[in-house]
Formats: sequence, C-alpha cells, structure tokens
Amino acid sequence: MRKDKIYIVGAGAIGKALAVFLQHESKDVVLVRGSVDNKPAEKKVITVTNQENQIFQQKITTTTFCNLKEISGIVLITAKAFANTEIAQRLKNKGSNFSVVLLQNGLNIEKPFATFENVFRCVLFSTSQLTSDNTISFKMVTDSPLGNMRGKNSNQNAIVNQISTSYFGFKSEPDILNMVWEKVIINCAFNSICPLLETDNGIFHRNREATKLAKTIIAECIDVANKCGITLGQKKIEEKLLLISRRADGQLISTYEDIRNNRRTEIESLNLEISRLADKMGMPELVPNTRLLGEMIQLKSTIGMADINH
Ligand SMILES: NC(=O)C1=CN([C@@H]2O[C@H](COP(=O)(O)OP(=O)(O)OC[C@H]3O[C@@H](n4cnc5c(N)ncnc54)[C@H](OP(=O)(O)O)[C@@H]3O)[C@@H](O)[C@H]2O)C=CC1
Ligand SMILES: CC(C)(CO)C(=O)C(=O)O
Repeated sequence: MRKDKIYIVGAGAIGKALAVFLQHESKDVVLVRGSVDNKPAEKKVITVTNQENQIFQQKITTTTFCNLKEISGIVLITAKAFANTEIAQRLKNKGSNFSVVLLQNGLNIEKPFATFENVFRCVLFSTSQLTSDNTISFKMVTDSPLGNMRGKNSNQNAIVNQISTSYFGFKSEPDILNMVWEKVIINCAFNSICPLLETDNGIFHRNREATKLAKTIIAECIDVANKCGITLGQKKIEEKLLLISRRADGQLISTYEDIRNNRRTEIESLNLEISRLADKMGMPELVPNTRLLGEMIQLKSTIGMADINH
C-alpha cells in the first residue's frame, strides 16, 4: 500500500483532530499553519477526546510554509474556506507532486485551485471543537465522502485509504458535487440557526420549531440547486440534518465558535453564496429566509468584531 506524506493545512479544530488520529495509526503527518508563516517548526502535544470518551494524545509536528521547499504527497486543506486564494498561491510555489483535498464547508470554494492538476473535495460528517488550544472534543457522525474534482479515480481511492482511520473515516464518492450541495444546504441551516439561537448542534433533534425553520431553509436552497441542474430530495436532506443533530449533540457549530471568538465566519460561502446564485439567475425571491439568516449572521459577526476593535 502507498504511504504518502500527509500535510494538513490549517491547525484548527478539524486539522488538529485529523493529525492526531492519523499519527495514532502511524501515518506520516505534519500540520502546516494556515494564517501564520515564517516560524520554525515545533512539536505540540494535542489531545482529542471522542464520542466514546476515548482519549488520543500525540506530539504533532507543526510547521509553516516557509520551511517546506517542496511538497510531495497528500495536502488536506482544513483552513477556513475564505483563506483558499492565499493558500492556493502558497502551494503553487511548492512543486506539483501532490494532490489537494479540500475538507471545508461551502459552495464554489475550490475555485482558487482551478489550475491545479489533482483536486478533490471532501464533505465532512464529523464535528470537532477546540476546548482549549490543544484539546479537542471530537464526534464522528459517519464516514465523510471524498470525490474527484479533476484527479484520476485511482488516485481518489488511494487517498481515501491513506487518510481513513478507525476514528475519523472517509469513503470514496462518485458524485461529490451532489454531496457538496446537500451538505452546503445542511450547513445553511446549522451555521445560521444555531449561532442565532446561541445553541449547540443538537437543537434540531430536540426542538420541533427549530427543525421547522431548518426545513424552510432546506426547501429554499433545493429550489436554487434544481435551477442549477442539481436534483436533490428534501426528505433525504432533512434526515441527514437530524442524524447530524443527534450525533453532534452538545457540539458547537464552527460559525458559532467564530462569532464567540470574534473571528470572520464562512457564511459568505454558505447562505450568502446561495443567495448570490439566486440573484445571478434573476430569482432573488427563491431564498428570502436563507438570505435573511445569512445577513443576520454577517451582522452578528461584524458587531462582535467591531466591539473588540474599540
Ligand atoms: N469543526 C467542525 O466540526 C467542522 C468543520 N468543518 C469545516 O472545516 C473547516 C475547518 O473548520 P475548523 O477546524 O472548525 O475551524 P477552526 O477555526 O478551528 O480552524 C480553521 C483554521 O483555519 C486557519 N485560518 C483561519 N483564518 C485564516 C486566514 N485568514 N488565512 C489562513 N488560514 C486561516 C487557521 O489555521 P492556523 O491556526 O494554522 O493559522 C485556523 O486554525 C471549515 O471549513 C469548516 O467549515 C466541516 C465540518 C465540521
Ligand atoms: C453540520 C456539521 C456539524 C457536520 O459535521 C458541520 O459541518 C460543522 O460543524 O461545521
């Protein structure tokens, strides 16, 4: 079996958990900082607790792009999606002997990698939350599908085999675009409703009114997807939303974490991207609630960030 080096770009909740699980299974892994460069490499002890209260602890090498002359292997991007243009630019200077896998939420986030040869998207069905700088609460919902944007299929299976562990699973997906849409729609509900209600991901399986609102968002977004030639089923997406809500009960969605920590959110690639698509098609009326909730998240986030700057 192939044993490529695995570079994880973005040392956040997902990146750190993934690094720990991979190294736990003896994979050759390094964390590469997304927002920081020109720092020497260091080793950090990172501890992950999973849904079964199993504890995993590994000393992970964390480095920055300046220390990597050439990259050869698998590059997993777990930085926030709005950083992709800058990350693509940095990767362009590191040769071409690697495949890129985007593990981020969001629609059209692969655009900055348009000129790369092997680009894959993965749709994450796991939740990870930092409980302190280097401790993480992790819950796997189910295996995360990974599919081909431009690379060869053989490459896709090799990547899935190499990055899968017993605790953070992946599977090959022939129609990743469909999956991306489904998950983006689910995130349009989770990433707006949970932070606005200031609650955790379990809200939908606990509260019927919250689920009703989520169903409205799902229906609006499916309309936009259909108009873009993507056929999706309302029931299937609702079931996935409830499954995630049950399995990720108690975890906070990353957008809520961002707002609580006065950081930029990814709402631009979720509710606001779907709203933009509806506008572009000349049908803004398709997504009134999705847009409104997205704008409220934007406002909540900018108010918080403005407060700390004064
Ligand atoms: N957390 C979760 O449960 C899930 C997350 N996702 C998706 O996974 C991705 C990562 O999420 P998560 O780990 O929670 O996020 P975090 O905020 O915990 O970590 C994201 C990392 O992105 C990097 N980053 C942030 N801003 C910038 C910037 N301006 N330029 C470059 N890099 C930047 C930072 O890396 P560094 O510290 O190295 O600078 C940061 O640690 C997101 O797209 C999210 O939507 C999907 C499903 C579940
Ligand atoms: C919807 C959920 C919880 C699924 O993993 C997610 O995408 C996130 O935490 O960002």
